[in-house]
Amino acid sequence: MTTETPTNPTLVAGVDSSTQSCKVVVREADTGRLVRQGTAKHPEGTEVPPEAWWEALVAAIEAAGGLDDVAAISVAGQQHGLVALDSDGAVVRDALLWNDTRSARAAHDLIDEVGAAEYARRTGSVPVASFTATKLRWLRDAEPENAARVAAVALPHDWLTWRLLGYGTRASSALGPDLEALVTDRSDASGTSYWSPADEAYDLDLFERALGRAGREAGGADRGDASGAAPTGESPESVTSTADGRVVLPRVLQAEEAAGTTVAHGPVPAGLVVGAGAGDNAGAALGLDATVGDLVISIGTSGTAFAVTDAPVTDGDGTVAGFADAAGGFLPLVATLNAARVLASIGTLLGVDHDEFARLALAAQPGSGGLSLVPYFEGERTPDLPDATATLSGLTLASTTRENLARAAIEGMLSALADGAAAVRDQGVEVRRALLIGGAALNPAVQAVAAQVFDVPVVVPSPGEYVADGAARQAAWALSGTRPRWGLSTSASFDPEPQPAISARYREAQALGSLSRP
Ligand SMILES: Nc1ncnc2c1ncn2[C@@H]1O[C@H](COP(=O)(O)OP(=O)(O)O)[C@@H](O)[C@H]1O
Ligand SMILES: O=C(CO)[C@@H](O)[C@H](O)COP(=O)(O)O
Repeated sequence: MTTETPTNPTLVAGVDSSTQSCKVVVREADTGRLVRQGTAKHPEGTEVPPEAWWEALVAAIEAAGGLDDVAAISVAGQQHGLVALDSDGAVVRDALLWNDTRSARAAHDLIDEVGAAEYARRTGSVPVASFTATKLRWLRDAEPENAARVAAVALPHDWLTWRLLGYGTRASSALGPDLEALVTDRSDASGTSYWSPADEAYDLDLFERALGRAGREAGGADRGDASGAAPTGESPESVTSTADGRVVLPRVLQAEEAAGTTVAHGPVPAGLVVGAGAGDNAGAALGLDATVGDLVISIGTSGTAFAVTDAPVTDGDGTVAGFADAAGGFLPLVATLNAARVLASIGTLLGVDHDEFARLALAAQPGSGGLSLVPYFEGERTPDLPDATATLSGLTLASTTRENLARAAIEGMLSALADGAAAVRDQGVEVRRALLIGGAALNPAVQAVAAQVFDVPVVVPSPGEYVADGAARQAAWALSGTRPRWGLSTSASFDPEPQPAISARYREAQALGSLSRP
């Protein structure tokens, strides 16, 4: 018997609106077959006008051949960023991204007031400058006029989901500024520091402590106005949702719940089912079909080490963030601020492309001849050193070669992630293999060194956009009510080849760097 591909298979789209770019994949809902894809760049910087994400999404949709034949879409996106909206649905100021460290002081203030252990107990995590609550506190203290205008607070993926549905500013959208239609999902909500993964509920006391204004969940029974919330394809009268003065927080959807259906606007056709969306790391876990025993190492703008678990994880020390995942479980995660861009920066210094960078690094010996790079180019989040700078040590006439420098960059970046992986394990999380994803995972030298710093087999999934794929899986799930199981193909795997010299040198270099910090 032969199996024939249906002539008009149902298609779903997934979006990864990440720090550096927007990626769109279109896949068959039943099989997961990749049909087409597109990407567009995001602006540089840690403070970005959200409209730039919308423009990149439109460009990436067009590059992916449009959505006219697509039945459902979901957006996964960079976590934590603060998108503050006024009562007209316009952004109050440019969004502050997860890697903007200006709220480091605010994070310490909040911890002093609430207590680290109490934050971990109530939200699963101890806030650092990345988390949304600290950006709200910074806004309250540094820009009180802007803080007073805030009518709703969304995350990057929430805002894009809302715009896809047709909401937004009067000038540019179909439905007007209905803040009650804002939705998020449990994975991204868990990165705010005012939502509890264990209780599946906002902690409104912590929200109010951060912004100095009371909040409430959108569309709830106690909303401040009287209009309906779900989009129907018809344009309702605009509502501002601020009748009671409380700040609207997106309604938190479960993984398989739909946010609504679209009205026609721009490249978006009418009647497209829009899924809940997710934080990008939770999206990747879904895209990989990660299960208990998998440790995902993602090397994009951020470096992350995370696992999926059935029970919430709470690390009172704050090293591991106890996030929720996008499939009803949990996602203990460690994030670093310095990952793929460390390699890009050293590659630029050496005047080489990715391929030549890999060739240089592979020509050096483990331990980089004694050269060590502690890569805190943008400060660091784990460990919590927002003002730190990078340290290059072990320079001698013999060790100072292009090969050693390329390898030291990879060893330093991966050593920081190996520390993160160890912290996840210290929470009792079982790890049987590491799955290497993200832009820099394509690099053969990164893959080879990964086998020397992680003490479990390293598996490299086939090159792909796993965050966008997770969003596409979620869209298919929202459409059919069943979680798709599309499988995972891999392109390489490495047995562990421990090289203790790498971590020993890294420790020494970290200690040297801390001596030079005030
Ligand atoms: N072969 C490679 N070697 C090293 N870095 C790479 C390679 N290919 C892409 N990158 C880097 O990966 C990054 C983009 O990865 P990605 O996972 O898309 O990041 P993000 O999701 O944060 O936008 C860029 O910084 C780029 O320089
Ligand atoms: O802050 C975190 C995780 O807590 C980052 O992982 C961001 O979600 C950004 O992701 P990338 O753009 O690097 O994929």
